[in-house]
Amino acid sequence: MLTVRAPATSANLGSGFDVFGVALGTPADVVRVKRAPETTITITGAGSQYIPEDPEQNTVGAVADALDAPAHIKIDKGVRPSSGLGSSAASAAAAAVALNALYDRGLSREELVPVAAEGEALVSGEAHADNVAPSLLGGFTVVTDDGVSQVDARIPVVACLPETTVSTRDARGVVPDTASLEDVVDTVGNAATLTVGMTRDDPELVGRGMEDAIVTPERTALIDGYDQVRDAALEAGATGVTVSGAGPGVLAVCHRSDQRAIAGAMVDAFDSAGIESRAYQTHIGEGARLYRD
Ligand SMILES: Nc1ncnc2c1ncn2[C@@H]1O[C@H](COP(=O)(O)OP(=O)(O)OP(=O)(O)O)[C@@H](O)[C@H]1O
Ligand SMILES: N[C@@H](CCO)C(=O)O
Repeated sequence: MLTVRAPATSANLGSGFDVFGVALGTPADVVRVKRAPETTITITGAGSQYIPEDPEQNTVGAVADALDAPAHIKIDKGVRPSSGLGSSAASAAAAAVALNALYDRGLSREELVPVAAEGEALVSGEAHADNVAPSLLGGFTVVTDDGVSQVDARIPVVACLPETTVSTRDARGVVPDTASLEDVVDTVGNAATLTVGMTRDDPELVGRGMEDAIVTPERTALIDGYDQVRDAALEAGATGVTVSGAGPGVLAVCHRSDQRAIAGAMVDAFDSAGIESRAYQTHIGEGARLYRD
């Protein structure tokens, strides 16, 4: 039996749609695997009642298929599905690391990125790797058609999850097909600023670089209370605020000393909009970790 803990992630960071991602210290999924003639899946934990145990419909089933590694797979969900914290990706990343070790496939973490992304193709229709890459590698990741770059950033964040859901498939449906050159130029500038900020562990640069006028405004319209939550977080000291992944989670970047006040302000603002929420006070953290029982 092998056990892997794989972290929640926040994709896009505003200016890096389908490219940027970060691993979070908490929450995380824990996946246990044992060799078997056929893949079976059991699920417990956060939102488990909404997740199919059929291997044909679960991201870990797609990973087991891709690695030709059938197993009894137990998933303990720490990352609630459809919340914007890469729930489906955390399970897929954990399964990729666990099954790679269980069957001695010898693939590196980088080589496991496209394998785990097969799970994302199953649930969202596209094999975007911006959640599985940070869950596998940790830190800040940049995913392109040519591969993955990674920086061991460590910056405080608050991830606030309302008790509502947005499916990634639906949120991809509102992404515009075109953008003006002016918006593209602004977004490239912001993405570059954010990347410099990650290399320097600088919350000011990262926060400023999260601004995006192309995809984010379309998505915030799907999140009740977003504008109030963003304003409240900025007022409490956040250096930048954006939609986490496809939403409805909201990610704030900050200095450590402001984290508690920002978490409280975001939960209060959702509450004023009549929506319960939970805030994780965490930081950009490490990737999936393997334990041999
Ligand atoms: N192992 C799994 N864990 C979580 N969700 C899964 C899993 N396998 C399949 N799913 C399905 O994937 C969907 C959730 O994925 P979705 O991409 O919408 O959310 P997310 O991964 O939490 O968010 P995001 O990608 O925006 O951060 C749900 O329909 C769920 O049933
Ligand atoms: N880049 C993806 C991440 C969510 O899974 C999106 O925003 O649709």
